[in-house]
Amino acid sequence: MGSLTAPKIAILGLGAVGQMLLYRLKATGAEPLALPRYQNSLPEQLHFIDRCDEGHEYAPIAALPEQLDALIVCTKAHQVVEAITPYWDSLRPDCVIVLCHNGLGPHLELQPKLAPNQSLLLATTSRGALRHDKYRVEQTGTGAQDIGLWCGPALNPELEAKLAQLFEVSEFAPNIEESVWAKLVVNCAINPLTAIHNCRNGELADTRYRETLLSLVSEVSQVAQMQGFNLRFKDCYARVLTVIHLTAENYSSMHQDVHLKRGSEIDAITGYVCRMGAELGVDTPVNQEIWDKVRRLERLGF
Ligand SMILES: NC(=O)C1=CN([C@@H]2O[C@H](COP(=O)(O)OP(=O)(O)OC[C@H]3O[C@@H](n4cnc5c(N)ncnc54)[C@H](OP(=O)(O)O)[C@@H]3O)[C@@H](O)[C@H]2O)C=CC1
Ligand SMILES: CC(C)(CO)C(=O)C(=O)O
Repeated sequence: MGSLTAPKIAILGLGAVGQMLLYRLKATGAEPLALPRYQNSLPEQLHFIDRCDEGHEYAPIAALPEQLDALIVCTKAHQVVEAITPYWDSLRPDCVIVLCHNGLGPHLELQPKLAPNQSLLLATTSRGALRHDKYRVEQTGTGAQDIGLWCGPALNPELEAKLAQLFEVSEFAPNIEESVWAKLVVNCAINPLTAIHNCRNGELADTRYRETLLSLVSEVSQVAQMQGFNLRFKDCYARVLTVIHLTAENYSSMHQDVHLKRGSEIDAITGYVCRMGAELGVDTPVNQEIWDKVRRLERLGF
């Protein structure tokens, strides 16, 4: 990347989060570059509604994969590999890949495919984004965001600064995998229970869910600690209760996915923790039971 040219960053996966980030790219003065799902499938106009209820119309620009310095993938976890595959051979071998989804797993699938000097970053967002229409997205909530290097060489300072600006963080997270696990604990506790009990997040504050929540959080924090992440049970449980309280009126993304009969991210959330637990010798019986229940729900519906 020449130091006189601004980094070229594109979004793949133009859903709720992808469109929110694409608008943010534009707001930071960068080109709103996107990779289309199918050839010539980018819309002429996108509509973004910000936190002040103000609407913004803008035109996305089709990116040329071979010119990109960074590609941010904003699909659901189980869609990442399929989405990036058609572009993989056209990307430059030093094009930075940023995965921005709930759950974990695709990073391990992509790692062996990376070129020797290619960096893989993870990012999280807790900002709510709602898709009113295919190309009309509203930012519905504020929340923490994080981005950091997971593997590969450090980024050049200009690109790192631009990505930090895009995710509105002062600097890259020093241990992004730990930050992702902190979010994973919350998703393991809230998402499947709201899908199984067909309820809003806030209902989980009822005492009848306490024991299950405690068990879920305890198992996930043990798997996290076994990997050396500093995620104490007490802090994790407190974070889960805070999110239940702050997002009381929300239907979780998993509730919506199961309800609308779309594939949910259960395999990348609860499933990932159970698989890691099995590898590390940590029992996760309650998460395993919950994983089975959600998979059954996906097949049979409510
Ligand atoms: N929405 C939110 O408030 C939040 C979401 N998240 C997480 O962010 C991630 C993205 O969520 P969200 O934006 O809501 O999900 P969406 O389903 O709205 O967006 C996913 C996008 O990926 C596209 N896509 C799927 N497969 C492919 C493919 N093969 N090639 C190209 N594009 C593809 C979909 O296309 P199409 O439009 O054609 O279906 C869709 O536009 C998830 O992990 C979610 O859990 C995290 C925090 C908040
Ligand atoms: C934080 C929470 C649980 C908010 O609903 C979420 O991330 C989701 O629904 O996926």
